Amino acid sequence: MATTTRTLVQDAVELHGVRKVHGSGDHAVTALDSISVGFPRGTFTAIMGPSGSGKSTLLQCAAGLDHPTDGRIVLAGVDIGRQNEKQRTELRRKHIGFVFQAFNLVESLTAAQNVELPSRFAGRRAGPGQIAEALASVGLADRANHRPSRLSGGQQQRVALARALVTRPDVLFADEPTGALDTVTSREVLRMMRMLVDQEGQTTLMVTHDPVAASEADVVVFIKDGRIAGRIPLDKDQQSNNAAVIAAHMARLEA
Ligand SMILES: Nc1ncnc2c1ncn2[C@@H]1O[C@H](COP(=O)(O)OP(=O)(O)OP(=O)(O)O)[C@@H](O)[C@H]1O
Repeated sequence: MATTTRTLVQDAVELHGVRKVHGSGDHAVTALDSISVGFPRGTFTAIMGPSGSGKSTLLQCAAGLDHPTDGRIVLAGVDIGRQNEKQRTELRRKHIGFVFQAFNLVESLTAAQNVELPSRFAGRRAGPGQIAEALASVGLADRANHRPSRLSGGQQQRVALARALVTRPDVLFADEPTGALDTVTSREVLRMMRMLVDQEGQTTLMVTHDPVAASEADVVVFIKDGRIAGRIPLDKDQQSNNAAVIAAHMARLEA
């Protein structure tokens, strides 16, 4: 009999009994301890948990950037454990976008050239129309020819978002995307991510320490000691209260 549940089968990303052990012997650390969770298409999920709880490891494994020790990961309907390295690279290029805390933009290139870069590596160079569309989708249509040094931190992270989205990935993974930004520019980036979910149906998984950032999501999944430690669906009408509810849950996990 199949062990997968019906709810997991149609999700954009599914983790089935995923375990990840970093290192070996006396230095072995279990970062993920038999996690099963699904992330539905077109939804925005925030992943939170105490420091060292396994959030980044979960994101890296779900995106196919790291290999689980045990368990199965299904990304865009493909069981990535059954793929060879070449197929996996191709799957990542086609189906995922990643943004990090550091914007990782190339200083000597314009915003448009930075957005074009990943598609060049993928051998499917994005055309001017696609690049303009990606920049427009993050509200930067008029900044295409600016170099990163002439953009604010929030604008630079939005260029990084456009770069992650130019290949129209099934899933956008974001690891602390607002970690290097002040409150105002964080909000600017988060609103943009929210809009991409609402208007484009962009499935998004975001790791964050910030309850206010997490309150933009549809649901918050909590992790502690490599295990799922709660799930809070968020009511958009209660936005101002959501951050407080999330912070209270985090405080209980950290106690
Ligand atoms: N490459 C690695 N080698 C050994 N241990 C690792 C490695 N990467 C992560 N770990 C360990 O795995 C556990 C989970 O780490 P992870 O970075 O996933 O947690 P996190 O919740 O993202 O932490 P933080 O919030 O502090 O960034 C931690 O105990 C960490 O020290």
